[in-house]
Amino acid sequence: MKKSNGYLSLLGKYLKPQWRQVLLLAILFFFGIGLQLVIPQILKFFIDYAREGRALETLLKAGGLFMALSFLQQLVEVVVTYFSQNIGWKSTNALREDLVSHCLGLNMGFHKNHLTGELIERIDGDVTAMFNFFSNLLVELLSHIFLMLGVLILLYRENGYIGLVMTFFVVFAVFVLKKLQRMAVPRHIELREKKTNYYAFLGEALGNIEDIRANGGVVKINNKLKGLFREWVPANVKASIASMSMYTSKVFIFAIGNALAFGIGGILWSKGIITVGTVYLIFHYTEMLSAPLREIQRQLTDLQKSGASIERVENLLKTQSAIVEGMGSELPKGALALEINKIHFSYEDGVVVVDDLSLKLEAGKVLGVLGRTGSGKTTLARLLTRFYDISQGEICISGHRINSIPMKNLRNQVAYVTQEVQLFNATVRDNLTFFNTNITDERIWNALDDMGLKQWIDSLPQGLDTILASDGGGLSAGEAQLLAFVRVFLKDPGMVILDEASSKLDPITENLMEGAIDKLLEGRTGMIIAHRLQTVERADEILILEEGKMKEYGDRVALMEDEESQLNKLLQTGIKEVLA
Ligand SMILES: Nc1ncnc2c1ncn2[C@@H]1O[C@H](COP(=O)(O)OP(=O)(O)OP(=O)(O)O)[C@@H](O)[C@H]1O
Repeated sequence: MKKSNGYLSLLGKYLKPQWRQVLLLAILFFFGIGLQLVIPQILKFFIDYAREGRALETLLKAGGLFMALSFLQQLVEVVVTYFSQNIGWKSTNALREDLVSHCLGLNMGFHKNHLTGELIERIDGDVTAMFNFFSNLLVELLSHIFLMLGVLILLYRENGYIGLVMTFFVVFAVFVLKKLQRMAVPRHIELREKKTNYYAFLGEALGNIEDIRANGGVVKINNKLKGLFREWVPANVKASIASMSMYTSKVFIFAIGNALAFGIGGILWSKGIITVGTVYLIFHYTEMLSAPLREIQRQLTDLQKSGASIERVENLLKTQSAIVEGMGSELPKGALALEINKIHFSYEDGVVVVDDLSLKLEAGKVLGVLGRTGSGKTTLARLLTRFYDISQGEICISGHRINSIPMKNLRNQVAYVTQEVQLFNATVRDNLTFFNTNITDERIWNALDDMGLKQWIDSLPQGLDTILASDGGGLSAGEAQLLAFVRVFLKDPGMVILDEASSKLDPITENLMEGAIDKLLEGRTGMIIAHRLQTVERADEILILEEGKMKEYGDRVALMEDEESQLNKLLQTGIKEVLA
């Protein structure tokens, strides 16, 4: 009951916007059924009239009507296909869109625990498996039940005895088909699971191809894929055998139906109880019974098969982000002050990554963050953008507690440029605007000009139209960051967090970077995870982290002048040697 409520609410949600088309589809379905029931009656009339040697004109009229209605029936089928495809595509695409935005909104912890390939299977594979469910399942199921009842009623009308026999036949067929379905469906569900596992792992492997090759993992990955494929093959064989047995059993059952129709029709005709036309009618209607029986069974099988997909999709939609939406007021425009008060954070229970950290940064100031690898610098950046929530303490931005700020506003006002910028396999323009077509080229060029990057973009083969590969395609990590700076600049946030590329920059990129960072930080608060001396020198304050704890924190100039300071020692040893 609970399950079917879930199915119905899903159907309701995605079919409601198209209710006119659904209604039209239902009307067409029932009209089609009416035609299917009427057409054999014309043939019966035709046969009996012909045998009785009645007027040719009447027979011609009956023949003409038969042809016209048969043509109309085919036409209705075409229109029904058009509408059901339309409804199916529209609803599944809307569901895909919802799933994508839902997944993108889920916290990083969720994404860490779910393979990309698995999510793709959910968003595409499972939703595709639900196509029939949305396109016409309910309407088709109901209309075929009505068709079956209609045929039985008409058979009773012709002869009570034949009606009764055929009713028993239908009950027997439903019983057998149900048994077969119970046997076949679990095999199909198992097959889908094996497929999902295979594609989930394949997606992961293709996504990490560089690391896999660099670490000599190709053979191991291939072996794992072969293992998954080996599980897939027997599942496929079992599902195919089940489908085949269902098919042959159905042919056998319907042969029994035909034999019954012929047998009873023949007996009744030889006793003079019914006409030849009626024998034809009985045979034709019995043939017609097989179609709704087959269709009802196909739809129920499909429902059962897509049931697993529906449940998985429902569960995904029900998954709540561990990061709760902020319900307070939005951040003001302009540079934002930052206050961190005794914060703690762990990715996993018991492993403290940020430990009792406090600091204060005035609006418009720049904080340089230093620390060895694994000291918690990136984690701090993630906490300031709420990719994760702190477990204790308080982070306030411009006086607002971070978890009270509406998420969209926070992400717009606090921009984060990661060390490894993700680029799309798209034009430079789309990479800069995140496919937002409302941002004009003029605005982009102005931003590029402001940041001193106009010439650089001009020097790319097709300027803004240059297609980039998703792995950066020829751009260095530093150049990819330059693009990310423009993305941020176009957003105009009040605080910029920058995790500098740790790889060595060539002098030209380094120059461009310096100019662009200057422009980016103008009138904004900055936090830069520093890997270069120039960056340290542009900071007003310095925070040195060690194993998630504050090792040193204070005014940069004062720390540089203090010979005993960590910063001083660090700079003497050489920032690259210590922090790279
Ligand atoms: N998603 C994660 N899940 C679990 N542990 C993580 C995760 N990300 C980082 N860590 C762990 O948290 C600690 C701090 O990592 P973090 O990336 O913040 O350090 P970092 O100072 O930025 O290092 P780097 O300079 O190498 O980027 C490390 O021990 C790291 O292994």
